Amino acid sequence: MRTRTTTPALAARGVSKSFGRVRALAGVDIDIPAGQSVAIMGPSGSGKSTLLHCLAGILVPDSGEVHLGDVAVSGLPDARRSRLRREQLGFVFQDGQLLPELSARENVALALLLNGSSRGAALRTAGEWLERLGLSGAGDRRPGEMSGGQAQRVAIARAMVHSPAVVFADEPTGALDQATGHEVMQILTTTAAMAGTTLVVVTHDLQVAGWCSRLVELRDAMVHADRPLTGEPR
Ligand SMILES: Nc1ncnc2c1ncn2[C@@H]1O[C@H](COP(=O)(O)OP(=O)(O)OP(=O)(O)O)[C@@H](O)[C@H]1O
Repeated sequence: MRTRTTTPALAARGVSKSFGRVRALAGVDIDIPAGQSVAIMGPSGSGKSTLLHCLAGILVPDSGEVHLGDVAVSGLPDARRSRLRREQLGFVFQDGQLLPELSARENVALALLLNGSSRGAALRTAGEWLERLGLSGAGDRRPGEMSGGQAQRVAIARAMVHSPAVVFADEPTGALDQATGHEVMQILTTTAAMAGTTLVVVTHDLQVAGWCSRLVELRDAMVHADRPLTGEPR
């Protein structure tokens, strides 16, 4: 695994985004140093998902800029943003979003295949990641044959396997019981920390946020509070 020394990994500068007459983000500024884990919280509708999508280059802000390292992501054409997402970003969603017809190993390998790896090398590296995340015996199983916690560990392996600069996790524990959710957050935060990967987690749960080292609270489309956390769950 590689360690990064350059900063900042990710920055939003004056990011605003509206959907029709709804102002989802109204001038958000965030600077995230490389390797930091940040939880984004806030009431429903406060703009968390919109911010995550703008930071990840899925949505383009109406005004303001998003920078990934020294690249102004928000100014790139669609195809360049897609490529940047594929090569430099990883995603973990609430329900895993693994492909049901592929094995765990194939699901993880896909991220490497899409970036040009050979099938053999991709499957080998995928197997190593599954082993690292305690799933060495589950590589041939399909997502439907695994528990929710196991499937999220596969999703974490898939998000990390191509050594992305940033991993975005949108309610990664939302479909899990509390104990499994904690286990998944522990794995996600320690794996990201070991790889030097920046982590952005959207959550409704303060205990989940407690695994991160910083908490950004949104309210009414703006940053309401921004404070360090200990990086240990409460
Ligand atoms: N594609 C869209 N079309 C129209 N309105 C949207 C769209 N996406 C988000 N919104 C609106 O923008 C505001 C912010 O939504 P967003 O999903 O970012 O909030 P959130 O904090 O993630 O909410 P939740 O916690 O409920 O997921 C809300 O009023 C929402 O209804």
